[in-house]
Parts: sequence; structure tokens; C-alpha cells
Amino acid sequence: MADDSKNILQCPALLQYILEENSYPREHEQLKELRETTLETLKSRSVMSVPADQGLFLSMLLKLMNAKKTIEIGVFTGYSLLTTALALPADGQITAIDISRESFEVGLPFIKKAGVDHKINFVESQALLVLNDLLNDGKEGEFDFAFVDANKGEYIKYHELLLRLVKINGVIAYDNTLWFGTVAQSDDVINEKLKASRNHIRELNAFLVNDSRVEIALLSVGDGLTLCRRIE
Ligand SMILES: C[S@@+](CC[C@H](N)C(=O)[O-])C[C@H]1O[C@@H](n2cnc3c(N)ncnc32)[C@H](O)[C@@H]1O
Repeated sequence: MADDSKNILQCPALLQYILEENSYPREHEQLKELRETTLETLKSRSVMSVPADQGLFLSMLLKLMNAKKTIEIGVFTGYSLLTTALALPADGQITAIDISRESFEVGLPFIKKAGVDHKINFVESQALLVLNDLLNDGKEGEFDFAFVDANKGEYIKYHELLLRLVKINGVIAYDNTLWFGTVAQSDDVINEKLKASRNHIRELNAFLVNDSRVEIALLSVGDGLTLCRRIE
């Protein structure tokens, strides 16, 4: 059964149609194994993985862009990371950052089995530290793409650094920009546990819509995905 707990599409039959009939049949074998193992091992935390329809979209986007060098912020067990690694050419490079390596170890066997681990440089650290290190190492404008799926309270700080790290025409993709649909809910109905991140995401969305350095598109896929193309 498709997991509808995180999806903004609150219609289980439609979600099932999108995932089970139109996405899972096109999912790479090791992504399927990684997704199923994440669910078995990490149970309810598996909701953190990017869903299969969003993975298919990211894969197509990366190929259309001819992306070669990317940054991944927030790895967890690596569903979006493996999606990216599979989409990049053989000499592609991903700087993958997470504050903890533990969940990455759950997904690593599937990344190795898919034969794409050589494209990944996993860094166990706070993302902001690594982004600053990349800039200090002279990597300004070197990246084609960045996928951001980590601490919602830091997204605006990531944005300032990522805008310097991606090249002009490069894309920064922010995950969870609809935050279970709560961005459109008033304070009196929202689940208290979701409120802090909802407020961060609202702040990010309001910031991005006024940021003339990027072209933006907020997509209602998965939990909301905002693409920012650097234009200056
Ligand atoms: C939603 S999960 C990422 C899911 C992943 N994109 C996938 O498709 O499976 C968020 C991850 O961000 C990591 N994280 C949270 N705060 C972070 C930070 N400040 N720096 C780096 N990683 C962070 C967490 O450890 C967690 O693994």
C-alpha cells in the first residue's frame, strides 16, 4: 500500500494510482530495495525518504540538465542520493552531507549494488560547515545542482551559500516546501508538532518568491518541491 501519511495529496486512491501504478513499475531495482529496507528498518521514520514519483522527476531533471556535479544536503538512508547517483554520468560527483552516518549505512549496500558508490563523497557534518568549507576551498560556481532536504530552520542560510556554489543556470531544489500542506493552514488548526518547521518553510517560501537572483517553480509533488534556477 502506498504511504499517504506525508503526501499533500490527501486522496489515498489517487496517491496509490500515482505511486503503485505509475511510479513503482519505473523505479530502479536498488531504489525499490532501499525503499523497502528503509520501511522495514526505520518504520515510521521512512516517511523522510523522497517518494518514488518525486525520485523519477529528479532523475529526469538531472539528465535534462546534463548535471555532473551536485550537492546533497540531508541523506538519511539515501533514496534521493541513490536517485541522483544513478542519474549522473559515470564521472559524476556528489558531495553528500548529513549530521549522522547511521541511516546512510542502511542504504549504502544498495548504492554499492547499483555500482554508483564511486560518485559519492559522504561527509558526516553540519551542512553549513561543509558549505562554508567548499567556498573556502575555492569551489564557487562549480556545482550544477543541489538538493536540500535537511534542517528546515537553516534553509535560508543554505540558500545564500548554495547560490555561490551553483553555477549560473544551476538549480537548487528545496524539499518539503508545502510541509504536509500546513503552509496553508491557520494557527488554530495546525498540529503543534508541525508548527515550528511550518513557520520556517513559510518564511523560506516568502523569501524565495521575492529573490530576484533566482527563477522559481513550486511544484506540488511529494511534500512540495521548489526549484530555484540561479539567474545572476
Ligand atoms: C528528511 S531526511 C533526508 C531524506 C533523504 N533526502 C531521502 O530521500 O531519503 C533529513 C536528513 O537531514 C539530516 N540533517 C538534519 N539537520 C542537518 C544538518 N544541520 N546538517 C546536515 N544534515 C542534517 C538528518 O540527519 C536526516 O538524515
